[in-house]
Amino acid sequence: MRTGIATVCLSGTLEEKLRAAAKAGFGGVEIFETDLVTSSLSPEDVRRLAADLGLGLDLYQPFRDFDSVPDELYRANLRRAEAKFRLMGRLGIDTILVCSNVGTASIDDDALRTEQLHGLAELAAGHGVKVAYEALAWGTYVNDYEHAWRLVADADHPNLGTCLDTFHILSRGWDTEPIEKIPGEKIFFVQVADAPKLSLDVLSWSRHYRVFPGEGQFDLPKFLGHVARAGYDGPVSLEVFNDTFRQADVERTAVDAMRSLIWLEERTAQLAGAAGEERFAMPLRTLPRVAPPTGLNFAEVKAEYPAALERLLAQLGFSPRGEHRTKPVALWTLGDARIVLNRQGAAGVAPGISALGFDVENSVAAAARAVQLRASPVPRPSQADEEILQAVKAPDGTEVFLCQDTAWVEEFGPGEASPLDGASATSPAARIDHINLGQPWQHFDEAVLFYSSVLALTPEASQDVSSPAGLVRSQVMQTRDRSVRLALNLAPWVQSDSVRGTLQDTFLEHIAVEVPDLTVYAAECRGRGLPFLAIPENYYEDLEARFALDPRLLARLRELDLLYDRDDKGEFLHFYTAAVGSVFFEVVQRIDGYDGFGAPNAPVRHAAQFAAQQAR
Ligand SMILES: O=C(O)c1ccc(O)c(O)c1
Ligand SMILES: [Mg+2]
Repeated sequence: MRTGIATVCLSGTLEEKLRAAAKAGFGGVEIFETDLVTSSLSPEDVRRLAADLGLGLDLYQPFRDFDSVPDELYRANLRRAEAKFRLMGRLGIDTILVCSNVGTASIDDDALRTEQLHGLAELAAGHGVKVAYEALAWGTYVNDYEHAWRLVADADHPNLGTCLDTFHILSRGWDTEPIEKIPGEKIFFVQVADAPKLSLDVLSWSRHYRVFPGEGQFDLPKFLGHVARAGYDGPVSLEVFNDTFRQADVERTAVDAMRSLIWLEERTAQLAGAAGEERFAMPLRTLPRVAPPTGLNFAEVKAEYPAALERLLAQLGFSPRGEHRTKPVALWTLGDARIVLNRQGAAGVAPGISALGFDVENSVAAAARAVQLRASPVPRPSQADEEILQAVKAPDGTEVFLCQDTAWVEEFGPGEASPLDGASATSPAARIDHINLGQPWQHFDEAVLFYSSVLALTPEASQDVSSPAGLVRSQVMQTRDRSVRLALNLAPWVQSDSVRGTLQDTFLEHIAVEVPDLTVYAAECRGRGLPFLAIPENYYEDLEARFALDPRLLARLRELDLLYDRDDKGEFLHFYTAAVGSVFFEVVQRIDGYDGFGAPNAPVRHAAQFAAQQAR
């Protein structure tokens, strides 16, 4: 599949955009008029630069408000078009994109449109240019791709074809099946964008909220399957208008963009392959296929001074399992919950989650897939007799380990005999229930695509949670069987990967452990002096009002600072610890298959943590 990206997707100057697109491996670019007009590079410079970078210049765009106009305006439009055709000759670009007219002064007459498009194509032919006509979702009279195609078919000129853009098609809910009836050679260009489903006018939705494929809610693999079956074999080009991408680091955005197309290509191939179809004119590459992970193997916290964390872990009933044989790293366990405390390269580092291990069927295949999806491998020097662990970096810098087993545990020890070993009936069944990570705002969508494409986690609908410091977007990513649950939080005050905080000084992340009997366990923890996050009394009054709870249970919740929730399946009990550095722990009990994360309690948690931070 030939890949492309519109310059409008990226931040920076035209030169920076071209360099970033080439570096990320794109086959070609669409040049947006504004990027050229505002550039100090001459058209010849742009052409030379693209050739040096091995980048095709696939499309010049947009040409607006051409069709359906009175005669005088039509003549002026042709004059302007001719100037652009000459410019395209200098750039070496052979296709121009013409959008359906969005002006109010246009005329609703298909015969006139056909005639004018034919005239434009005839003029273009003299310059060796092809015209791709695209229905904008908010076009005054032409806003449906089938309508645009009918006009192109009626105009019947070899230099006139259509451009299909997923946003305009899927935002309006048009049926994509009829794409297959358009002859492949009359589809001159294909633009792809994903988007979250929003109740917003289509223009604003399109100009601000498009995201790369796999980061929104459109069914793009189905769309591309239709395009492949139609016989199209040209560029599949990203056209994503997005406020964040326009100001984020250009090279990272280009890599994120490339990952989205690799993912889309694979998904389309899988979907088409599953239907047992023949090969298409457009070749579709696949990747090593991996099953979703089957568990959270470990969580790692990095800290220069781990004493406060060790105290917290001991109060939670974790046992120290000793130091690593060769590295300044320690292991603590509670049942199957494994926490690694890493002091390596931790000078000046306050405690924070630094790595996660996921249980996978085949770590070599999973790592190969990740690298093909442009994830950076984590170099880990290891000794000859140590387990070789495969790891890649997530967008926020968290190291993601792909683990096939827990043989690495043997590299730690000997474990100190913990006074708590065997002291609790609840500990043997403990496991990591979920991990909650804060994400810098510039990389949130990228993180969603990373975890879904690399790790096969499924994104759920995102929710906004109120906090005294701002609104926190919460996005759950999980496996269907819930053996892996990850929650990503976007907090506006997480400034960047390393510089954090304004209103609230640290964005907190957490590791949640599941135990079988939370009230017994919490009382044990209290006995060991565990600092619980204090929950305000108002919360318990509200609980009483919402759920007719047994008064004894309610008293117990109050006494132990426990929180409660219920869904249509079961009940949820949980509590939070005080934070150490940027990390804290949550302990949960899921009763009768409760499936959520206690979302109604999240604002209470944020407010209590905010109060605790202010009090320090
Ligand atoms: O928002 C626009 O104007 C616009 C322009 C060109 C396109 O290809 C498009 O999809 C949207
Ligand atoms: Mg478009």
